Amino acid sequence: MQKSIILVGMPGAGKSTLGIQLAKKLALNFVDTDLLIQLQAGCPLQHILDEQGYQALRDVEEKVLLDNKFPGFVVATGGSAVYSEKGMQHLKQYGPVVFLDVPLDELRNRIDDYETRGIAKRPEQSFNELFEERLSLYNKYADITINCDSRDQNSLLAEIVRSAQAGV
Ligand SMILES: Nc1ncnc2c1ncn2[C@@H]1O[C@H](COP(=O)(O)OP(=O)(O)O)[C@@H](O)[C@H]1O
Ligand SMILES: O=C(O)C1=C[C@@H](OP(=O)(O)O)[C@@H](O)[C@H](O)C1
Ligand SMILES: [Mg+2]
Repeated sequence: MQKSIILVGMPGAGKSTLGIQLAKKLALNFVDTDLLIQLQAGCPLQHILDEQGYQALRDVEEKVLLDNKFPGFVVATGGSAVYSEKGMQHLKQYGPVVFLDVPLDELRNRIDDYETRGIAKRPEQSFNELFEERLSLYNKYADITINCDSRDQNSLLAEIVRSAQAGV
């Protein structure tokens, strides 16, 4: 089976942006699981949140992760994929999980659509609290952690390729 690379991290970490570049570099297929969720639900992510709440979004995300096969892909997951133990174990069989570790301040700079971006969080939960809660989950599933602090995209891509190929 052709190996894959699974990207995890906070919203704004660069999973979607770097994922497609990585796929081009490694001649792999690319999938953004957010798009699979939207196709499955027939509406944008924020719509699911507004109509049914954050748990419904996490549920459809788990279903999409489990219903699909990902051989030979760079997979850009959504930031909430790590809430599904089963989903993450399913993804892990295809290749290393790479955590894009971006500092909180940098994430804040990148995200200006916090309220409409479709983040699967409890309504009262602040972005800081979400960051704290998520960090342990990303670390739990990560085979490789990329420190993305003040790094340009080319050097990040090179490090991901190097680490994934070394099987670290
Ligand atoms: N390495 C990076 N350096 C600076 N900005 C970045 C980097 N990676 C992504 N971005 C920017 O951050 C925003 C969120 O990126 P995105 O790929 O959608 O993140 P994710 O899929 O992890 O939520 C985009 O505007 C993107 O251009
Ligand atoms: O972190 C989150 O709770 C989410 C992030 C979104 O993806 P990005 O991480 O690509 O922004 C999206 O998948 C999902 O609806 C929820
Ligand atoms: Mg994304």
